[in-house]
Amino acid sequence: MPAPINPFKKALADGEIQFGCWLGIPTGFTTELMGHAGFDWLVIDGEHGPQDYRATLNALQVLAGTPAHPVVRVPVGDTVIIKQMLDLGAQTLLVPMVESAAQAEQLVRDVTYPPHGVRGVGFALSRAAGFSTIADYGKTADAQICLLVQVENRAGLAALDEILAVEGVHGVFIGPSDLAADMGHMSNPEHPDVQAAIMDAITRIRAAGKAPGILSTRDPMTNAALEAGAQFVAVGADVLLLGTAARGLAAKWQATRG
Ligand SMILES: O=C(O)C(=O)C[C@H](O)[C@@H](O)CO
Repeated sequence: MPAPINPFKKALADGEIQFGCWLGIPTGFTTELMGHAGFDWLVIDGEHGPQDYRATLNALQVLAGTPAHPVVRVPVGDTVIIKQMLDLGAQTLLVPMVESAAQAEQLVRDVTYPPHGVRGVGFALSRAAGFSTIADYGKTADAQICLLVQVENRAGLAALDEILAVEGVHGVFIGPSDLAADMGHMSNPEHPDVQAAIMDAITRIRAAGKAPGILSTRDPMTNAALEAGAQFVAVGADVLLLGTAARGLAAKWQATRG
């Protein structure tokens, strides 16, 4: 019995567009709700969200019963953290702050079993291998791992062509917030210079045969990214959805008090 097929990786390889959403709320209840909302993929955000090891396990467990594909964003591209997340059952990883081909090459090794990589072999105990029910996991897991790296500063953009040349990187996500900040436009990812850099990067990523990704909560930027060739497109975040709706509702009725 082989490792489960990664439908998200296949969809990207087939050139399909996948719409996603960020998950910052570390509860299985809200994660399951989002899993049935209609998104193709959901980011379990362990970088800026309080999605720690156990919250990520819970998220993977509840999302297994939904149509949404879990994408685990690790806090940093660390060999040990990546090993742990893969053993939990993550098949798609999003790694922030990638700035060089050397970094990307190490990440490929981190998600690959020996002899071609350094992923620790412990699947006998792991959820990823169905607690030893997937007999051929060790021999078949690598092919189902989808490695997505984030390029989100000027150094990363300068190294983009070299990063794109790294075999085993399946997609490149452009981080608008961090890139805007690094370009001197904090909190203004829609600055024309930032937009130009983002759209150029998306075009180059697609031309290189990799999947471009973005997060955008504003339609003009989302549509521009799709036009440029973006494939995995996050269009919101649970925290923003809940917070915006809650604040709006409270303000509406508070206003009636005069
Ligand atoms: O730089 C970015 O933008 C991202 O990487 C996405 C953010 O981290 C996400 O948390 C929304 O702010």
